[in-house]
Amino acid sequence: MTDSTPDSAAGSRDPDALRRRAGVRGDPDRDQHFLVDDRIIDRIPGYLPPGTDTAHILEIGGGTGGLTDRLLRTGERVTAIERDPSLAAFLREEFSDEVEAGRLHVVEGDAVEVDLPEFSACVSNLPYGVSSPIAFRLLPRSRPLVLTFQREFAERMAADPDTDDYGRLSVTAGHYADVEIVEVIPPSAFDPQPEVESAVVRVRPRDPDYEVGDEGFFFDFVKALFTQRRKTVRNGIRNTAHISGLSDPEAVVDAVAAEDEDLLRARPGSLAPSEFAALTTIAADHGR
Ligand SMILES: C[S@@+](CC[C@H](N)C(=O)[O-])C[C@H]1O[C@@H](n2cnc3c(N)ncnc32)[C@H](O)[C@@H]1O
Repeated sequence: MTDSTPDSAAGSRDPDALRRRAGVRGDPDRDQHFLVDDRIIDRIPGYLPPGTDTAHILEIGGGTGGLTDRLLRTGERVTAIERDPSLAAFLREEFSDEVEAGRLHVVEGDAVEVDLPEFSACVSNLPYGVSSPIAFRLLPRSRPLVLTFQREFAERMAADPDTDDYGRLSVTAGHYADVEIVEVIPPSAFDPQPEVESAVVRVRPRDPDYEVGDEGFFFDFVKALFTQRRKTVRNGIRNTAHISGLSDPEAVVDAVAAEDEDLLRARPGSLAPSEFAALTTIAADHGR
């Protein structure tokens, strides 16, 4: 196999050849860890939920294009956002046929800041330093997502109540979607290798099975209570008004006591999202 004929029998581009052609080593300080295990790259688009609309797939952090190549085989159109100008230029050149055909659009910019296009699904091996802000830009769009994160972040995102990993991230991500880990990736699948394991997460959007009037307040209230995760909800409400924005936390404690004393004795780590929602409704009615 030479650099000018880098394709596998199946026709997909070889990630090592892509990296050689791009002429980059990957800089961990710029969140550059390129996936070099073809079997994993081949599998990733297949984690999209069955029936996903693949008319326009968004990829954040195109890098040297290994995943971009597979996404172009999966979807009709791909937009790849890449912050590194030399990689954005490489992607445009490497995939010039697809760019010319209007199937690939490369956006050079910071995915935390650039306007995101309308997309039907997103598949990305995310830059880990900005996983959280990017995930919370994508989640409200209500589209299927297949995202690779640091494993620890993925576990916190997908965690259930009463587990060590359950927290603010689990409740806020779970507000938008069902989140599950579909594959753990070892550091050896990347070059340069990250220090920790990674995990691929499948996100299926759906409406929550509870109602919260004011989403912003719901998120602030959940954040506030998890800053006191070892305290009871009663003490959490009292101690975190500066975070939740409650003007009368004592009135909220009284109102919750009148409805469900058990909720006040619980710790945040054992409350289901629907219980946070119930607390939020009472708090909004009595303490703001
Ligand atoms: C973990 S690498 C993944 C590269 C490629 N998709 C792969 O799977 O091999 C993340 C990529 O995101 C780019 N990147 C880092 N920060 C970014 C940001 N804020 N916005 C857009 N791209 C970013 C890096 O230059 C790098 O190419």
